[in-house]
Amino acid sequence: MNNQKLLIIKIGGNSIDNKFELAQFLETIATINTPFILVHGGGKLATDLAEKLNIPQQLIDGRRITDAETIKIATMVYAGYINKNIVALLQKNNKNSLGLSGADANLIKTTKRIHPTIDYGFVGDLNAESVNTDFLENIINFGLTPVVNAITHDGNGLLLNTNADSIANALAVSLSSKYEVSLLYCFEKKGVLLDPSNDDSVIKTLNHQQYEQLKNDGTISKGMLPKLDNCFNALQNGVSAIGILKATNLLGFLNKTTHEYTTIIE
Ligand SMILES: Nc1ncnc2c1ncn2[C@@H]1O[C@H](COP(=O)(O)OP(=O)(O)O)[C@@H](O)[C@H]1O
Ligand SMILES: CC(=O)N[C@@H](CCC(=O)OP(=O)(O)O)C(=O)O
Repeated sequence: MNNQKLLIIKIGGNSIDNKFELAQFLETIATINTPFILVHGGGKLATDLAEKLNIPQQLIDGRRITDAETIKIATMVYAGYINKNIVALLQKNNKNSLGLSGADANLIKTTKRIHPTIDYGFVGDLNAESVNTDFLENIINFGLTPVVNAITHDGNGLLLNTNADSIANALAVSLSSKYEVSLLYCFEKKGVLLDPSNDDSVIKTLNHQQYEQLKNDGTISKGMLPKLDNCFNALQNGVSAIGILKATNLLGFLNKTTHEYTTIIE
């Protein structure tokens, strides 16, 4: 590992769906001097669009069952509209950026998920060799900011939908061999909450034992489960620092003027 810093910043689907929050967030990150990679999903828009098209959606523990129609919608939404909209807004803020799916430049190769009881459909699982880190390093050295979406490929022509939190984790872990990486999960709440209905009940530091306890008693559920599984995995695999925070608090977090966020510890 060299000691050049790199931020992997993941923006959540509910924040993306809020036009003003997204614009403010992108204006903020455009001012960051440390190199960063932005990762996004867009699950909310994909669900809304699929339901308008009468394609019912099912998520199990925050992971989408992706049938043949849904992978088309996911690709159009994540690799199409959302990715290009984010890149255009970053350009507006003078941050030259490059939108990428996992198929572009063979950036992220995954394996179609095989599960003993659930057919997840066109969902891709990451592994240690998934990420083309040399390409990302070259782009960063070229002065471009990569904007990576949730669509990956299997190397045999199949597009696969991959949880964007897991992509952020895989990028963070694999790039830890080249950089000192911080992984930041930005979403619409102030952090991991002790009472999910109270946005001010932020848990300041969360360790694995507390996580297991809060998962078992139902305090932590839904999309927060893959997010935290990825956080603990990242921590055990070379990522230097991990934060979960409100997208609109990112500047305060980086300037250390906000203390309302969750730090993941062992
Ligand atoms: N204890 C908790 N603290 C915060 N959020 C929680 C908690 N338990 C469940 N959640 C849910 O997890 C969601 C975040 O997961 P997800 O929607 O996948 O995030 P993202 O917007 O980053 O994709 C929150 O919007 C919230 O509904
Ligand atoms: C397999 C799987 O669950 N893929 C996710 C990818 C998008 C995503 O992760 O979006 P958010 O960050 O907005 O949750 C999905 O389709 O919802």
